[in-house]
Amino acid sequence: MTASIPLPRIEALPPGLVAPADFERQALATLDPATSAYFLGGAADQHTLRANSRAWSELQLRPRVLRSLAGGHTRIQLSGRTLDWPVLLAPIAHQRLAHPDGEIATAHAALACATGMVLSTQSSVAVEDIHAILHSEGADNAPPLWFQLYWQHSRSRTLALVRRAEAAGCEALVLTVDAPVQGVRDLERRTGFRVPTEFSAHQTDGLQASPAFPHLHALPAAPADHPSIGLCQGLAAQAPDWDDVQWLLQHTQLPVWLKGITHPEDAQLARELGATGLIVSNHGGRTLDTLPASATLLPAIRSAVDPDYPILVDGGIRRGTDIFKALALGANAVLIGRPQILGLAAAGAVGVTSVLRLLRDEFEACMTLCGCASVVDIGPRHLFPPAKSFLIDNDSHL
Ligand SMILES: Cc1cc2nc3c(=O)[nH]c(=O)nc-3n(C[C@H](O)[C@H](O)[C@H](O)COP(=O)(O)O)c2cc1C
Ligand SMILES: CC(C)CC(=O)C(=O)O
Repeated sequence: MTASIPLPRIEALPPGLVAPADFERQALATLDPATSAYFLGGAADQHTLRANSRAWSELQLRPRVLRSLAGGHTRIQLSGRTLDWPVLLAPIAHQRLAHPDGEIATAHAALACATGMVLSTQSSVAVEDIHAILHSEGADNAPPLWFQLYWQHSRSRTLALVRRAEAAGCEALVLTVDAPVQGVRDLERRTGFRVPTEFSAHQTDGLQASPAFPHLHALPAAPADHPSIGLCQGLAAQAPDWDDVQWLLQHTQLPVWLKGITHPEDAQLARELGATGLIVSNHGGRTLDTLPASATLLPAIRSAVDPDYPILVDGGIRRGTDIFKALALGANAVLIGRPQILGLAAAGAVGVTSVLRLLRDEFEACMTLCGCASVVDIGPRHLFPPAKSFLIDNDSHL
């Protein structure tokens, strides 16, 4: 690690934090209301935000007993890489707002828990520093670092960002496709949330990009005789389209994932264009309210593409059992969003590490109790009723 990257503070974990809900109570007590609104809130009436976690909890498990569990492990293969367990940290912007150590703390937790990290374009720590932290125990132990890419309104600006991520050693790009503008964030508006100027994103500083993805309420007021002029003739025209995805695929050697796929036909387009894989996501209920929960969307998307096409999912995953259910519904791995912020706000690097350990312990307990020695054993048959829409032949005997 370079001398200039400070080590994260080692804080005592407040007592009694044994489940994500405990961390949420602690985070709410730690963060001011406007910052809580930003990190924990969703779009508009927050129907999708609530639906996400509810949908996982309402799926029921169907264990098998007396299976041999010898030699069990949680490793998976993803995009040519072995991951220690099927979880990555989702990109979350501006983490220094939640804790002074921000993404430095999160990266140390990722390293401690052998968990892949997807760094946001809008991170408050530079991508080069995060790479150095993840590699501070040698390349063999480094969890993968992926770079979440927000389109920078033009191909040249976007390419500059891609080259920076490549040079920093990122192993994949995650192009977020579901947020050409931010959602309607009523809670942020009520509490007066604004990203302080000192938290401007490190990755885009040198690019002089136009402000990325302004809040809807920051747009100029529309003239009464032309209500669409602010959004549809301005920002929307700069949003990426499928041609831009194709262009991106032609201009980088890195694997490219598309994040924010909710429609099976978009999943097929991603596959046909050659995207490495996709992330079923409604952006944690932060962009368009009243989208279905990720757990509801996942089966149809799994059915729409080849069984071996990599699919990740995020949104509302709060328990080890939720991770298991996502894999049973056909995901290869999951991303964890807000829980990392709950840990960060509660106790910095120690807090994020605790949240990840907790989720991993719960996931391993769930695998064991369902009779699965390894992740490939997890299937739709482990849900009650079994997820029939994409049952494959070798599941049918169970
Ligand atoms: C505060 C916050 C900031 C986020 N920032 C980004 C971002 O910069 N890029 C992105 O693609 N997604 C971003 N997301 C969405 C997450 O990557 C992820 O899709 C979502 O949080 C998953 O839902 P969960 O929080 O319920 O786990 C953000 C989410 C939150 C809560
Ligand atoms: C900077 C923002 C666009 C980050 C984001 O994706 C979010 O707040 O949901």
